[in-house]
Amino acid sequence: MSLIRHLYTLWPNPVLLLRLGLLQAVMAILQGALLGLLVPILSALLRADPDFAAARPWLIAGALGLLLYGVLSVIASPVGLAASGELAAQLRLHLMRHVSILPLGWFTTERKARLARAVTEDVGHVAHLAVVTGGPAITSLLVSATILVITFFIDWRMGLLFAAIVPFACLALRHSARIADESVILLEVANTEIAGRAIEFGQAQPVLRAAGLGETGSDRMRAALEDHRRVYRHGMDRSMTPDLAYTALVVVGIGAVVVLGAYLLLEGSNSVAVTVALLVLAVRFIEPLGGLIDLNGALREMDNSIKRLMAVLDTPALPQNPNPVRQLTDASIEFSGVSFGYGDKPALSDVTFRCAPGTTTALVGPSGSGKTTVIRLIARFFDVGEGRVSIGGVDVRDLDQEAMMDDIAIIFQEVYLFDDTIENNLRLARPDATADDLAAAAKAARLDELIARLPEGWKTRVGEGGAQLSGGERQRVSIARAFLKKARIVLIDEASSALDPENEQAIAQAIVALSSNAERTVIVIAHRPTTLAAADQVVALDAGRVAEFGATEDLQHAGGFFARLYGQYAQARNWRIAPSTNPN
Ligand SMILES: Nc1ncnc2c1ncn2[C@@H]1O[C@H](COP(=O)(O)OP(=O)(O)OP(=O)(O)O)[C@@H](O)[C@H]1O
Repeated sequence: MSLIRHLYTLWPNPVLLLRLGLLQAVMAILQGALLGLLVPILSALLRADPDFAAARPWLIAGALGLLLYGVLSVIASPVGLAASGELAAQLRLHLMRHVSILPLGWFTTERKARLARAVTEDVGHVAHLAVVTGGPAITSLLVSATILVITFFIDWRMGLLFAAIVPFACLALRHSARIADESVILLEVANTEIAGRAIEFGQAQPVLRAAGLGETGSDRMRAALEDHRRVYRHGMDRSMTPDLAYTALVVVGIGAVVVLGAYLLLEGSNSVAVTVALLVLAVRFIEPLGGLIDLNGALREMDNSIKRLMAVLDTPALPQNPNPVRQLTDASIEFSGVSFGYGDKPALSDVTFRCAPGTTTALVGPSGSGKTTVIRLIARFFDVGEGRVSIGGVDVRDLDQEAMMDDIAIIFQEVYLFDDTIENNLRLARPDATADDLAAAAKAARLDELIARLPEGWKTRVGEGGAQLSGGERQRVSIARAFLKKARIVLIDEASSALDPENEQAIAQAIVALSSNAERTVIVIAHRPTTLAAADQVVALDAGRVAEFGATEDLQHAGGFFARLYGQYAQARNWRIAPSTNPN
């Protein structure tokens, strides 16, 4: 039941499913009723002087019923297929809409993998199984229910016996469901393990090959494969074993029907015709149970897929102010007593600083000090635990999300590009940009030099995720997007790793160019002295707290936390540059 309820809540427009369910229900009731016709037909025909006239109306009704059943069966198949496709499309749209309002902080690598699985495998499973498994499951239940009611009308004693079989049938079903559950769970665990090992196997290829294990793989991979094989065999063995509970039910159930039927016949309550009809009904009453047991595994799988989909759909979006502020008055950014943690783990404690509109602020601090978290809180990837983050004097929780993101550009260290042309990747920032706008943005981000070198220029495709470009080149595309978007606030996570000299210089200049615009407020997680030098002020973080905050020059000369850190950055940079300038 909960499965059916979940199915209906899952689809934003369940009419299709309802129509399909109704069609299946009508067919099942028709099937039961057609079997019920056996009683008057056999009663009229199975006698010493068969009465064809009495049988005729029932035979005609039976023929019409069969014709209707045939027509409904022909309709049901394409309706089912169309419904499956439509349901999958609806559900995917529903999922994507929901995901698009989830906080950006939700998108961890693990959750992205879960989302990919939900959108592809789980949606396909549920839509397909809702039709392929749901239909027969409804039919099986309703055929038995219809036969039970009809039997009561034919002979109440036999009706009672059929009813007495029901609880045992439920027990047999529960038993087989448990077995199916166990196999599905075991296989699921083995599948997850093998998927994880396969990814690891791919990532570890250089190491494995260096160790001469490229083909055979690691011990862990081999163990996972062996485990998967064993679990799979075990599951198959279990499902192949004749289900004793069902067999016992068939033997005892049909046996009891035969005994009672014979007794009622000999006692003179029922004719031979009625007894034969009751036996046929008994077989059709118990048979669907076997079908349901066969469907159990598929129903369990569907249930698991539904649970995974519900887990995504139940993830709450960040609360929205019903009357949000839609226009930023200015591009100032302010943290007032902000504390935030990932779960129980504090990441920022009582952080307070202000960036005036048009200024550039460098965020510095050791790894794990909370720099990225500051950027995430400004773009409302998460909501703060305490205090407030405001843009233009308005708490980000009261700002219209779309309007806010229109004014913010974020340049991450790892830039994702779509498998499209450079031009279209840039246009994402401003779809109506003219060729001149594009050229200006590319020039400012020093992307023009790269485009000039590419064989198809602006029309060059960048490959999946931008794989045809280097990390530094992708970051230049991202910077060009920020220029094109004319965002008043730019948040940058400068690459911390070494880049080749060309990209290094181009990106440094582009960041300085972004900062030099008096209209733009820039916050940059700075790793390079040039970027630090371009900043008006510095927020130095240490273990989630503001260790120092002030004008860059002042802090540089103050000889405190930032001055020491600055020295380390400069040293690290020299150390990185040294090998490339070393003639040896
Ligand atoms: N998604 C997350 N889930 C749980 N903890 C996180 C998450 N992101 C960051 N943290 C933790 O929060 C703290 C601050 O991390 P943050 O990434 O903001 O630091 P950072 O200064 O940017 O570090 P780095 O320079 O290494 O990128 C760290 O202890 C980190 O382990």
